Amino acid sequence: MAANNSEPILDEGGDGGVKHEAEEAGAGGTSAAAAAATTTTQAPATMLHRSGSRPQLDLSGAAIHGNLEDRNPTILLPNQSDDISHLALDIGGSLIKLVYFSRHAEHSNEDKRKMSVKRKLGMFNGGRRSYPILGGRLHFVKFETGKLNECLDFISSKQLHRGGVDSPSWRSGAQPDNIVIKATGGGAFKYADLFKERLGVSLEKEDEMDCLVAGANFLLKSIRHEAFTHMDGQKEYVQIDQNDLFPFLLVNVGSGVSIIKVDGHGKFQRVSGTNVGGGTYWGLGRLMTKCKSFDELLELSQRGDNSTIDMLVGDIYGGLDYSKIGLSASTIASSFGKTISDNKELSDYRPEDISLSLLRMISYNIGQISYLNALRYGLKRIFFGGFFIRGHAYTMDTISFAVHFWSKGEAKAMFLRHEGFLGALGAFMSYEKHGLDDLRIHHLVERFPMGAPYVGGKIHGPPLGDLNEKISWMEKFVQKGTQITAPVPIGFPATTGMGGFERPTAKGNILRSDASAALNVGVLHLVPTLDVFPLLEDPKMYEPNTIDLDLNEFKYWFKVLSAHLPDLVDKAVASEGGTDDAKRKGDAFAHAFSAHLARLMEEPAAYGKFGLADLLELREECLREFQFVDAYVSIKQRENEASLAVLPDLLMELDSMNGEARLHALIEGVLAANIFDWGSRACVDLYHKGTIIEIYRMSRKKMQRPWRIDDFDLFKKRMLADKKDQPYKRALLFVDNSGADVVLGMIPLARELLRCGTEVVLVANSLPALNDVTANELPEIVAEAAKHCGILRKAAEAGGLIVDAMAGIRDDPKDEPVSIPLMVVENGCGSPCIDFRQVSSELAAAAKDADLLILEGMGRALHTNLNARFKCDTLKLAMVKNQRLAEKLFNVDLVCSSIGAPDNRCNSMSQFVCNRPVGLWY
Ligand SMILES: CC(C)(COP(=O)(O)O)[C@@H](O)C(=O)NCCC(=O)O
Ligand SMILES: [Mn+2]
Repeated sequence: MAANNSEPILDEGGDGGVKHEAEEAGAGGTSAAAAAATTTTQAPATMLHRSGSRPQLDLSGAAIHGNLEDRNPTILLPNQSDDISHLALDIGGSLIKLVYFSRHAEHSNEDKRKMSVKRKLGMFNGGRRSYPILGGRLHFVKFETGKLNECLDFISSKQLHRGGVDSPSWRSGAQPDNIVIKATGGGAFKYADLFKERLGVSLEKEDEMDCLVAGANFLLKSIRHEAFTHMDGQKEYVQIDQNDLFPFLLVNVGSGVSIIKVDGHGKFQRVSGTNVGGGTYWGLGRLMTKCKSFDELLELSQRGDNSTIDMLVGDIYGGLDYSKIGLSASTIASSFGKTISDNKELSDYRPEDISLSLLRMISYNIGQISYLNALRYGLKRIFFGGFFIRGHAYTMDTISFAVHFWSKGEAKAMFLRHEGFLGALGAFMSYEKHGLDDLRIHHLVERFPMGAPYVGGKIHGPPLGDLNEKISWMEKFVQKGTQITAPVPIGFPATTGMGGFERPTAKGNILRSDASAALNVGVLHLVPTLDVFPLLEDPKMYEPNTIDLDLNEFKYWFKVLSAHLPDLVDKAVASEGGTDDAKRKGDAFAHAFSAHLARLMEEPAAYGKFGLADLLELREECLREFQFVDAYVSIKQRENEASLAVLPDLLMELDSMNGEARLHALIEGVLAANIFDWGSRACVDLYHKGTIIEIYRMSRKKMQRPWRIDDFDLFKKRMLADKKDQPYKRALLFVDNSGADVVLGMIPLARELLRCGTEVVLVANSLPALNDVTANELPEIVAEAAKHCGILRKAAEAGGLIVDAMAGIRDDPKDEPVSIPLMVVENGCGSPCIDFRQVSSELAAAAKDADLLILEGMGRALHTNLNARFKCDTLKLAMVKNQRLAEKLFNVDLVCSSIGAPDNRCNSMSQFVCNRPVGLWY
């Protein structure tokens, strides 16, 4: 689908392959801007400066905001205008790249709840300014340089040059007179006057090479799986060890090529270059094929066969390989060599073949020169960027082949997802004290907003404002019938002519067109409150997803999620009162989410390394984007009430058992109650066949051991071995679904642990996801449950939970309990799964003294974390309610209607990973 720039196009979303009308100045030795001197601007004397380039702290009128007793209260600076200049530009010959920052909205209620938990955990340190960086979002946007006015309109309508429409300076109506914006690229010189005239801002020029390197360093340091290899059409994302990043070679392929040896932050040297680059391909290509644009030329190459033009080894050796020196018959012996003997005119050759020959000649040459430079400095890693690459499969494959071939597999060519934004990011980094330097991988979450699949590979047009505008854009889009279409298979040339491999192949043996193979770049959310879970055994080796979401796997999930969509939309619309407006939003959500699915079906790697956890989270994020706060709210309430009503009977039954029988019944109960999962088709079908309690009872009956993975005996040993001592000091219980799952499953288990003297931390989602219970909902549920149980009541009162639930969040930090037997903390997620590389700081703090983890539910214990190893004992409990997973993990077929066990082994699992040698424990 081609981007329609006459339509308003979203202000968020991605990048990837882009349409270029003309060449763009790279840093490749061709750009005068590369030598630009940096200028500094004098700021007015009333301001305190951290950087000469932007106005800094204006302390006039400062006042403490919030609780005066806080150790680090937030200080409000009403006249502070340091929100401005969170924008940087890279203005090239064909494209303008923008990187801008927008703040997260603040939720004061939620902050209060968090403060209360932080106090309990002894980690309270005040408001947001205690973090080195502000939470917010980094947006990546492109415009054609030829449509500079659109770009200026975009900046102006969003007031980006003044910190955005939500910034204090904009709201106060103040007119800062010395706004300075960092910019790099030739256009920073060429268009400086226009920026001054239209926006009243001065462009401060930053050196292109500095920016490129700073941008690349930031990406490689802070973004997980930013780099990828591309061999034989297969992308493979690479995790670079941050401690082993330098030195590397950065090859920027613009009009010309710059080869830069990077030794550290701000430490680099341009060691070489070549004048045969993107400009050469486009220039020669234009002369020889009459193509009107770079992309048209590139597109032609997709259908080319270079063996009609290039002289191959086989042409010289009568169809044979020259195997003695490792050259296959299809290796290019001489680019364009065949044309010398053919007695033909230019017009006798197919433009497609010419384009491919040119592309191969230039890409191969760049790969080879880069490798020689890597060899010269003993470097193994070469990162390629610049406008010439733009996610084009043939280009990347050819460069990779050259590097691989000449280095005999020793050196690796790698490409960067954000490669189009290196310069703009670098310019953004050049603002001092923006805080980006302090960011670590776990602080960044990339999200793909609704526009990503539509404009993800395209250039952005004018911005969209509020949700209504987004929806009307979506409606217009759908009306036009311009649905995302599946990629059209494209024929590949008979030979690549490069030797080593005959045909570069992409997924499905097809090298995709530029647009569909291009990678989408999302919005980077900077969340300084996220932490790595401290109990991960080896964070570097940790991979949350249990099964790779490859094309086959994705096809399965595509069907499952598409089938689930109508029901989800109904629930979402009902949760917002079923109004016409809600219906409209529901419709738009369905289209947006379907578009994401279609995009990923087209190119599973389009959003980077994407696992099932990301896919399930994408659905939740998409709902939130259309303002569906909690689609399952009424179902959750109904099920909570029904379950709380039968809880006293269950507790009585449990109390009548001996310790061993009770523990068995408790674990069985958790597994049985995990059936209440509104994300599973099979379960939802079941709900029409009985009441909650009937289903719960039926489920319990089917729970007989042995379970699919059954480590119960080991867990029992741990729990019952020494009745005098507490078996565990602190247990973190990662709860899953609302209703029976938490009330009849996890709360009774928590109660048992409390009975043993174990501190219990209930860990729940920060944001709703399907029918999962959230950290905000849990105190009230626990308080209700505590009405029927002394153990729970005592613990909940001591932990302040009952106070929290009944009287709102406590503000008074003084009467803090010394030991907190029962707490609720949020996990930092809004997904049915959990990625332990990025959890809330409260959870990380609560984990410090924990020696038992209990993960419950498919999302947290099966789809993710089944193979995760932790530093302490871990119990993973889940009912397997998903056909695919049952097949993949246990090689069994689920009889979905009964969630039964066709071969008499129950489809539940209780995995106990014990991290202390048994001998030492006793
Ligand atoms: C989304 C879920 C992981 C939630 O499961 P839970 O963690 O609640 O046990 C699960 O419902 C699921 O895998 N659903 C896939 C759709 C289906 O099986 O129909
Ligand atoms: Mn769930």
